Amino acid sequence: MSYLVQINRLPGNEDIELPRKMSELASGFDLYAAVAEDFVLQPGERGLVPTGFALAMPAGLEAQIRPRSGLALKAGITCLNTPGTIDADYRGEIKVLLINLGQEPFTIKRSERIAQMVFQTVPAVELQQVDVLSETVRGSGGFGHTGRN
Ligand SMILES: O=c1ccn([C@H]2C[C@H](O)[C@@H](COP(=O)(O)OP(=O)(O)OP(=O)(O)O)O2)c(=O)[nH]1
Repeated sequence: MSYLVQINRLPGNEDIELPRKMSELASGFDLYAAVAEDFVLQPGERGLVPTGFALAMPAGLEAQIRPRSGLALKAGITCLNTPGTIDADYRGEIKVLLINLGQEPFTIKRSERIAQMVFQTVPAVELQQVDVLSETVRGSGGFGHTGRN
């Protein structure tokens, strides 16, 4: 399936690349940091990083903001709320909530690729309130009730 998603570069970000797939079949569009100046995340610190663009996607789509595995492996930089949820009706700037789980300060530079954005379909769901739920073998078992291995 193919979808058309509108993208709007926000003023002052003409030098920032729009989200881009780095290979033909990549799932994610890489996102570039639109920080005004270098931004240091100390170990354990979190920060909201602007991307310089906003979206309008059709109903039934969402975008997920996910970490880049290379940054996570090399520096412990990940998204605190992964996957971040971008709602189809959100028109504000897309931002990335990063956290430094590494042991060294990490500097985010303008134009650096900091995360990726994956589009997903969202089924239309209506909740129906009932007094009794249908039975299953699992029932209410969860949270490891089948054992560890
Ligand atoms: O990583 C993220 C997560 C969210 N958003 C934007 C788009 C999303 O549509 C909106 C609201 O996100 P969410 O529903 O996760 O936040 P909330 O804490 O429930 O806030 P709200 O009350 O504004 O919905 O914030 C981002 O830009 N980046």
